[in-house]
Formats: sequence, C-alpha cells, structure tokens
Amino acid sequence: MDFTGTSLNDRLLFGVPKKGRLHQACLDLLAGSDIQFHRHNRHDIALVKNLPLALVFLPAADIPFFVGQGRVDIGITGRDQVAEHEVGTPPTEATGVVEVLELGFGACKLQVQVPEKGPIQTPQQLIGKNIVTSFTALAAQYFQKLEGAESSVQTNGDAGSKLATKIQFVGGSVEAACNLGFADGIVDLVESGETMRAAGLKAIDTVVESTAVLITSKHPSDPKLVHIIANRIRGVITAKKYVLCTYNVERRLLPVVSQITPGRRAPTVTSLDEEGWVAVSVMEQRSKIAPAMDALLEAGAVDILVTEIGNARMGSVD
Ligand SMILES: Nc1ncnc2c1ncn2[C@@H]1O[C@H](COP(=O)(O)OP(=O)(O)OP(=O)(O)O)[C@@H](O)[C@H]1O
Ligand SMILES: O=P(O)(O)OC[C@H]1O[C@H](OP(=O)(O)OP(=O)(O)O)[C@H](O)[C@@H]1O
Repeated sequence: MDFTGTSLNDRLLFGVPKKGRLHQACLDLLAGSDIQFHRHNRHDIALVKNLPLALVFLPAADIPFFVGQGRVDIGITGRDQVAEHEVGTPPTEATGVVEVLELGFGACKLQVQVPEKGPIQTPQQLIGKNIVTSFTALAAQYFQKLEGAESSVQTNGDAGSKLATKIQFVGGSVEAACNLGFADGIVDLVESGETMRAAGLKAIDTVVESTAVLITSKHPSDPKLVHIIANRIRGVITAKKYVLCTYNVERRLLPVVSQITPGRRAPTVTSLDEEGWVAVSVMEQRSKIAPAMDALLEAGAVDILVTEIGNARMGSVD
C-alpha cells in the first residue's frame, strides 16, 4: 500500500482518531507507549520511527470499518462505533474486529432522549415517530426490538419486519434536532449530561454503554507486534491506574495494615535496621489511596509516601 508516496510495505497499520473526543487521549497513550512519530501538517499518515508501524489518522467512526476489513491492522475507537458498524455490517469469519483492551477513557452512553417538558415519557411512545441520530444502525436495531415487543403485545406474536419509526441521520449537533422541529426524540451520546440538559432534553433509555477500546482485525499482518503494542498500552493504563505506596510500621501491626493495603498481589515487606520495624511497599489503586493513607496513619503506620508509576508490564497475578 502507498499513501502520498510513502511506502507502507512491511509496516503494521494503526488507526488513530484524527480529531474529536478520543484524539488527545490516544496521542497521550502513544507517547506513553514510546511510539515515536512525526506527523506532517495535514498528513493523515505518519511513519513510526522506532517500530515497523505506521499511524493512520481516521475519523473514529470509520476505524471499525477499516480494521474490520483488515485494511488497517489495529485501531482505537469507541465501543459504540464498533457496535454501530457491526450491526450495519455483521462480522464474518474473516471480517469484523476483535476487542483487545478497554482503555479507561471515552466513557459515555448512547441514550434515547426526548424533550424534558414534552408529552413523551417512555420509549414505546416514540414508536412511529421521528428519530434523529448519528447511530442509525443501533437506533434501527433498538426500535426494531421495541416495535417487535410492542406488536407482539398487540398482535400476539407477529413482530412485523417493517420499522414504523423513522430514523434519520445527522453527523453532529444531534441535540438540536428536537428544538428545530425535526425530531420527536434523538439517540445520542451522553457523558456529563450537560449538552442534553442545555438542549432541554432528558434520557429515557440507554442503547449502549461505551468506552474507548483497542481493536484488531481478525488476521493482523504482524500478530507479534500487535501483542507488543497491546502490552505497552496496557502498561501505560496500569501506570495511570495504580500508585506505589510505601510506609514504615511496627512488625506487630502488619496484619492490620495489610488489610488496608493488600496490594495488587501482596505487599513487599522489608526489615528495617531498627528492631521490630518493617518497611512496606505496595501497589494500590489511585482512586483508593487517599482513604487508605488516612486509615494507615490511624493504624500506626508512619512515613507514608505515594509515588507515581512511570510505566509497567504487569503480567498475570493468578
Ligand atoms: N461526550 C463524550 N464523552 C466521552 N466520550 C465521548 C463523548 N462523545 C463522544 N465520545 C466518544 O468519542 C467517540 C468519537 O466521538 P466524537 O464526537 O469526538 O467524534 P468525531 O465525530 O470524530 O469528532 P467531532 O465531534 O469533533 O466531529 C464516540 O464514538 C464516543 O465513543
Ligand atoms: O454529556 P456531555 O458531556 O455534554 O457530552 C455529550 C456530547 O458530546 C458529544 O458531542 P461532541 O461535543 O463531541 O460534538 P458533536 O455534537 O459535534 O458530535 C455528543 O454527541 C454529545 O453532544
């Protein structure tokens, strides 16, 4: 393959969101994984300097398509985009994507939303009405199920194959559709809920819960390199998720403090050059460390220090 005169022979292709919500977090992950590249202005392809890899900057919505077809070997996108693609283009033995890793960012929900002060209170009331969304396949699947269930109630089992609900695509600012009189409801992403509230909308159901994921094609050109990249990215995520906590404590208190900081596997305990005292070193989840430090101090630990983990390769704890 050749893009703008750049030979991509013998390089694994890695699809990265070129803009939007996932872009910067992906660049941070690549930097943390020591994937070094220089992207020329407006070029959507960048050769990696220190690995046989090329980054392809693509819209997040298109990454499942390129990876699913095997044109790109590995990629980062939202699970919502993977689901949307797979409903529209069901995977076969050769096509479709494999989810390798959750990436710990880009969490959001694809929700059915209606005007807060309007007459519609339940998803059933949207049957036969106008829906606007960027996720037409998932929305169609959702209303197909809803209409099937509804008609089986009404007609005793005949789910019917035609969709009574009208689903229309827009590429962005979906939340404006109700206020503009185009839609009775929308199916759109919600994270903080600010956009939804500002548009005077409320969620009445969730279609899909999403997070950013690392995906690969079913037959990547270099499975070994895919494995290395996945491990590097996993290491960056772990390093962000955990901190290293060290403290000194009297040996007799070990059973108590070990309950407070059990660690990912187990605490490392080293004797101090002082009778009856030990130093403890343990990996703990960042989100739990502040209350753990409070409890350690209360239990009699001293010199409690927390340090950042720069990078990690964890292996299995089992
Ligand atoms: N508000 C949000 N919070 C967290 N993740 C989000 C949010 N909105 C979207 N995402 C995730 O990011 C993915 C890409 O969405 P985004 O709207 O950024 O795409 P885009 O269309 O490429 O960018 P833009 O909206 O700037 O045109 C979504 O599929 C979803 O997984
Ligand atoms: O719940 P919130 O935190 O407010 O986030 C939700 C908004 O974020 C996304 O849009 P984005 O801002 O990416 O722009 P878009 O409408 O152009 O897709 C999504 O489509 C919502 O509009």
